[in-house]
Amino acid sequence: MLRGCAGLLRSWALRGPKRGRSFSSEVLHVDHSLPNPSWNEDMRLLFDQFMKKSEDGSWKRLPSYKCNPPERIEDVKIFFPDAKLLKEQMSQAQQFPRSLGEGVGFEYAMFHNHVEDRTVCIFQGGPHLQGVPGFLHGGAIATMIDSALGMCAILTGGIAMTANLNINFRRPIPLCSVVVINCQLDRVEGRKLFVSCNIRSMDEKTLYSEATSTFVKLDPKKKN
Ligand SMILES: CCCCCCCCCCCCCCCC(=O)SCCNC(=O)CCNC(=O)[C@H](O)C(C)(C)COP(=O)(O)OP(=O)(O)OC[C@H]1O[C@@H](n2cnc3c(N)ncnc32)[C@H](O)[C@@H]1OP(=O)(O)O
Repeated sequence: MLRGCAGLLRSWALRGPKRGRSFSSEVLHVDHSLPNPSWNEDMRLLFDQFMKKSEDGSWKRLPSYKCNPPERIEDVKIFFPDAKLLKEQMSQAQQFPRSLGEGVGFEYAMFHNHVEDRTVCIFQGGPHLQGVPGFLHGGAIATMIDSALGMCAILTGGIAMTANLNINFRRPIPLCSVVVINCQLDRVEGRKLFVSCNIRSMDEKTLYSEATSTFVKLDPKKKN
């Protein structure tokens, strides 16, 4: 069952949702993990490097959308039958890291290596993510870490949620700079997926943050 879910999620994550029928769903299904004018030179350079690595199929770029397609919402209902997934609310719901305007918030693209169970996220944190003046807010960093580790866990194990997340913030990340989040699946124990990551500068010389996390695969029998 969970393997099946992992397969479905993987195909959705790698190919994207079925094309929307209306104009508004077309807009919501714009793939935001492609370069846009707000991306700086470093971000484009890294993106091109990973696209090159993807040519032999070892790495795959993960498309990224503001909204989950209806089939994902149906998947979630299996685990949360009582959740208020009302049509009205869901039409306004957006993935948190994609909810800010172009260039001011989270600009990122993720690539996944299925053989090595690794996910890399290239991330440019915009001016609306400021914490201490000139630097990224710790909560914004945690958001990107959770998102990148989440993709790493979910693409390997199927639908799972963050149960635990430990972050060491080693150096402040300058606002509007580009960093690389390197995630890997460390081990699987039953329903638990242990993942970890580090955030480094483009030249890999600066270690900004390290994190470990446990994701727990949802159990459809539990009906949360
Ligand atoms: C829904 C997905 C849609 C997919 C669509 C795709 C969209 C693409 C998304 C991209 C990526 C997004 C990534 C963001 C991901 C979030 O942000 S998730 C939001 C934050 N997390 C939450 O809200 C989770 C809240 N917690 C819970 O719901 C429940 O505690 C959990 C995590 C589901 C676990 O509950 P449970 O299934 O009842 O687990 P339980 O039977 O108690 O324990 C199972 C095992 O896990 C261990 N465990 C449980 N809790 C913990 C803990 N806190 N620490 C360590 N171990 C623990 C237990 O000890 C146990 O171990 P064993 O005894 O088997 O050795």
